[in-house]
Parts: sequence; structure tokens; C-alpha cells
Amino acid sequence: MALAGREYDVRVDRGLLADIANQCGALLRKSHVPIITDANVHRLWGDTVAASLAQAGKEARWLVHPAGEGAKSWDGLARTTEWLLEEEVERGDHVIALGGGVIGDLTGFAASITKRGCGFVQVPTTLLAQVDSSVGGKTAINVSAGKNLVGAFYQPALVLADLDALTTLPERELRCGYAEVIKYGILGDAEFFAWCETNGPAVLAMDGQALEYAVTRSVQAKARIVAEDERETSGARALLNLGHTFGHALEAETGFSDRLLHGEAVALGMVLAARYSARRGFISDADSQRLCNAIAAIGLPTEISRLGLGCDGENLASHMLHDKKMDAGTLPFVLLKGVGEAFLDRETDMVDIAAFMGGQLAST
Ligand SMILES: NC(=O)c1ccc[n+]([C@@H]2O[C@H](COP(=O)([O-])OP(=O)(O)OC[C@H]3O[C@@H](n4cnc5c(N)ncnc54)[C@H](O)[C@@H]3O)[C@@H](O)[C@H]2O)c1
Ligand SMILES: O=C(O)C(=O)C[C@@H](O)[C@H](O)[C@H](O)COP(=O)(O)O
Ligand SMILES: [Zn+2]
Repeated sequence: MALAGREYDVRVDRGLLADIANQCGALLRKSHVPIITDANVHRLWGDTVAASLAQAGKEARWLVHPAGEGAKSWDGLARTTEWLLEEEVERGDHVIALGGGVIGDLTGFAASITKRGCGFVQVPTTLLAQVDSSVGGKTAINVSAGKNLVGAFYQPALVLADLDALTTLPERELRCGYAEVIKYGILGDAEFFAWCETNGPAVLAMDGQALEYAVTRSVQAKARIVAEDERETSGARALLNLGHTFGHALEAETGFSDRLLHGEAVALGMVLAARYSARRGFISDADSQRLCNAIAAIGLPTEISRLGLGCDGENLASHMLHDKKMDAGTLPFVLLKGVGEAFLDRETDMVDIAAFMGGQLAST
């Protein structure tokens, strides 16, 4: 990841968890290594990581959160920072975030505020975290006003994406990761989108070559955009938010729960962005349908009418007003001029969005 003075490696490979002590090298200065994870990852991969550290003469010290989005909360943050202080973590130490995007976002934020900033290493164990959340330095928790509304831009010192970790991932979570993979194609790379149309099923079937290509190409796309606009000021990084203004509203409405996972919300959000772009005349209905088909082909949801939400279009639009892209009373939307061509529209009218969402909620 090329950020002047704060460059870091993003390694995509196999066997990285079993070799984590060597991979981190001098970043682990002490005999005790603080690792933050969740209960599933601890059960499945804790011994592998602990064994690698033991071989290097180091002891793993664990903070294990319950699995799920709930850990990305004020309570989760308090628990994490208090624990880091109990562990006497110093600014020059590195804490390991071992898990999916929830653990990565939470740990990164906790690291950013502990002693005004200690180091951290991202060790993403979900497809979603490997292709997206572990790279780029967005860290956050969810609060009652909405998704990721309290956080910091804070870059890790290293990212270790071990493809072997994905062998234990449930299929639903693989699909969620795939939503963020295909996002890179839809927002800026028509050729990669076409690759996804053909190879999406192979990625989901964990075909080694297809999986490695999908992860590597996604990481490259994300790193390029983040290097251009780290703090989302020029508009370039905002395109990574494709589908997220809609998606985060759906996550808020479903209580940040496993009723609707982030990747599922993003899949729905990208379909909504495409349909809304067609409604505004930016893309053809045929392009919108093509995108929807590619998402449906992988078993991701495409219809918000099937979520059983019990709210109306205005409710969903009102969640969107908390979006961090809000600027002087206007909410820019990431819309599409074509498949592979996203842009930031500053003319979107929230009354029209509410009407559109109402129509989508009612459609069969
Ligand atoms: N910071 C960013 O740029 C960014 C980007 C995308 C998403 N996100 C955030 O990431 C979060 C979603 O991340 P996620 O989809 O990884 O969810 P997650 O962290 O909740 O992980 C999903 C599930 O998979 C389990 N799991 C993790 N690794 C596993 C493994 N190897 N084997 C078996 N089970 C495993 C977890 O225990 C959990 O139950 C959301 O909060 C979203 O907002 C952040
Ligand atoms: O890295 C980014 O920039 C992204 O937008 C990636 C998204 O997939 C991710 O979900 C991000 O957390 C959303 O950003 P937010 O600023 O809307 O919270
Ligand atoms: Zn996302």
C-alpha cells in the first residue's frame, strides 16, 4: 500500500497464519503478543497462531469478542481499549487483529486511540476482510445514529491475507466477500466485472486460482484508490462506497444483526444504485439488469421487498441522512454511467430517493 512515509505490505498467500511470527518479524518486539479476535476465529485458528508464536518463543495473549457485528460498538471498544491498557501495550507495540471486518475495524479504531495510537497488524480471515476492510485504514464502530459513524483513518503496519483461512469460512460469508469483489468491477473495471460474471461460481467454489486472482486484483484496485485519496476528500475514494449509502440504511433498519450481513446489504445497495441510475437515465435498463443478474447468480439478495422490513421509503431515506458523505446539507450518491463506470452525483433529491425506495419495497 503506497502511502508516502506510511507504506505497508499487503501479503496474499497461503500458510501465513501458521507462519505469523516470521511474517510479523520485528513488529513483535516483546515476548507477549496481544491478539484481538472473535470466538469463531479463536476456535478455528487460535491454536495455529499460538503455535507459530510459541515456536518463536512468544506467548499469544487473547481478547476474544463474541462473533458478529455487535462487537463493533461502544461496549466492544471500551472492552478492547481497557484490555490493551491492562496488557501494558506501548505506542511502539503492534496488536494483531485476527478476524473479519468487525475485528479489523474495531481493533484498528482501538489502536488509534490507545495512548493516542499504537501499532496494529491486520490479519483478515474472511474474504470480505481480505479484499476490502483490512486495506486502506478505515476503522470504526457503529453507534445508535448509524453505521461506522465513530472512527478514524488509521493505517495498519502490515496486512497478512492467508487464503488458507478461507477454507473454514461459511458459504454465506464467502458470498458477502464476493459482493465487495464484484464491486471493484462495477465501479471502475468493466473487464474485471466480465471476469466475475464468468468466474464468480469458481470463486465461491474456492477454486484456488480463481480465489487468488479475485483477492489479488481486489486488493490492487483498493490500494490504488486509497493511495490517490486516503481520506476520501477528492471523490476518488468515495466511489468505494458504491451501494453503501443504500446498504448502510438497510443495515441500520435491521439493527446491525445477522438478519442482513454487510456484504448482503452492499449487494442490495449496488442493485439499488443501478436501478436508481436507470431511473435517472444514466444507464440502460439492460445494464442495470446485467448487474443484478451477476449478483443474483452468486446467491446474493437483490430484492429489498423480500427482507420483510416493515418500514417505508421515507424511513430508509432518513437513515441515509447520517451518511458521512453528507456535505453542506447535500448527500452525494455513487451512481453508474455504465457497468465499470461509477460517478458521484451531487444532484440526488432525497424526496425522489424516498419515492424510489418505497417503490422497491413494494415491488414483487
Ligand atoms: N474498513 C473498511 O474499509 C471496511 C470495508 C468493508 C467492510 N467493513 C466492515 O466489515 C464488517 C464486515 O466484515 P466481515 O464480513 O468480515 O464480518 P465479520 O467480521 O463479522 O465476520 C463474519 C463471520 O465470519 C466468522 N469468521 C471469520 N473468519 C472466519 C474463518 N476463517 N472461518 C470461519 N468463520 C470465520 C466470524 O466469526 C463472523 O461470524 C462490517 O462491519 C463492515 O462495515 C469495513
Ligand atoms: O474503504 C472504503 O473507502 C470503503 O468505502 C469500503 C467499504 O466497503 C466499507 O464498507 C467502508 O467501511 C464504508 O465506508 P463508510 O465511510 O461509509 O463507513
Ligand atoms: Zn463495504
